[in-house]
Amino acid sequence: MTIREEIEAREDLILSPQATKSRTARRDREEAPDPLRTAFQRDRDRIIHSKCFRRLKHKTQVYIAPGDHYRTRMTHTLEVGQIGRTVARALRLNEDLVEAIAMGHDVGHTPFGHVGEYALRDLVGHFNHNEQSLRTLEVLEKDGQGLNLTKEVRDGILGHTGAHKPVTMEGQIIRLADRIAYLCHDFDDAQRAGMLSIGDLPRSVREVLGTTPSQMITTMVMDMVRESMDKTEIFMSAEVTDVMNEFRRFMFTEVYKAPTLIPDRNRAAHVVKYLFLHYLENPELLRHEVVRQGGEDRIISLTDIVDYVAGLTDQYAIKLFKEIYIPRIWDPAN
Ligand SMILES: Nc1nc2c(ncn2[C@H]2C[C@H](O)[C@@H](COP(=O)(O)OP(=O)(O)OP(=O)(O)O)O2)c(=O)[nH]1
Repeated sequence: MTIREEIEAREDLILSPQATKSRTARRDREEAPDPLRTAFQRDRDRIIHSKCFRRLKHKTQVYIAPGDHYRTRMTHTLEVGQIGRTVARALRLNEDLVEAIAMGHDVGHTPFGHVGEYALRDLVGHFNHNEQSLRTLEVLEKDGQGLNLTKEVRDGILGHTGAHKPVTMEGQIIRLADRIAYLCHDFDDAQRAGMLSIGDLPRSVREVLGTTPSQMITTMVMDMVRESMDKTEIFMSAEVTDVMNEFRRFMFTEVYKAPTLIPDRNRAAHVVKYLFLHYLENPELLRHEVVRQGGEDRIISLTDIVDYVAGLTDQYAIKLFKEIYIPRIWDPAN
């Protein structure tokens, strides 16, 4: 018996009947199993070692180019993983699956987060970061070979937001853990930025969730665990769900769509649109990317341009913008 088989046998003993067992996981392209790690551990490791995962460090969560104590997409991802694992362990669900989904869920975010997502959507009509996360991992990574992840991990990544609800309990945990994480950490960052203080929170949020990010996470996590115990789906109580929705509406008005952040958001959208249009006019500039993906002679498509621009980090997008834009408007010889 291999160590992996022992771990799989342990899952049968320890995990709840509702848990997704790694033994049943399937990949589109069959692969020999690993001697040490289960399929979900392996997926998590593949994601952590991927290039798109490393780029999360340089992608905006809310604030563009903030100080070192503000969240980035990377720290957000780690916080979602932590919250998700706590819930999964409490409910005896598969922590490795939860962690793999968490690590991959946001790798498709554009530079400047949602601002870049909306800019690309304006230009091409359809663009969602959850679909791009899946595409990045399954099609673009490893020079176009993709990571060949299990269908359970792919389902959780696609379903972490939007219309598709994940089929596994573990995927459903991430859908809520993502929201819990970003609301609490963005409130924390908003206090750090001097945009908000505790007294600004709606009274119901203070009364039901608490007043510190730590209390808020605890309340929502405890509620999720309590409501989902011995169930076949992940739930939160009606009361906590209502207050969480109120907290979310508050964060949208006071932070995400706050007038003070609009100039930065407009500049960021301009950079993304400018780069996209530049590559649309000069697609051959992306030949090296397409060659790396194994497409030597193929025509460079709109999708190639979207993939390239979506994959940029904030800083790299700004660098490209300066390299392209400044020579156009300023000739030092004159
Ligand atoms: N939705 C949204 N989020 C924004 C915007 N600007 C900044 N953010 C930040 C707030 C959160 O930290 C984060 C929410 O985006 P995520 O991709 O983490 O969550 P997602 O849209 O998947 O979650 P959701 O289903 O909307 O709760 O992005 C914005 O204009 N819209």
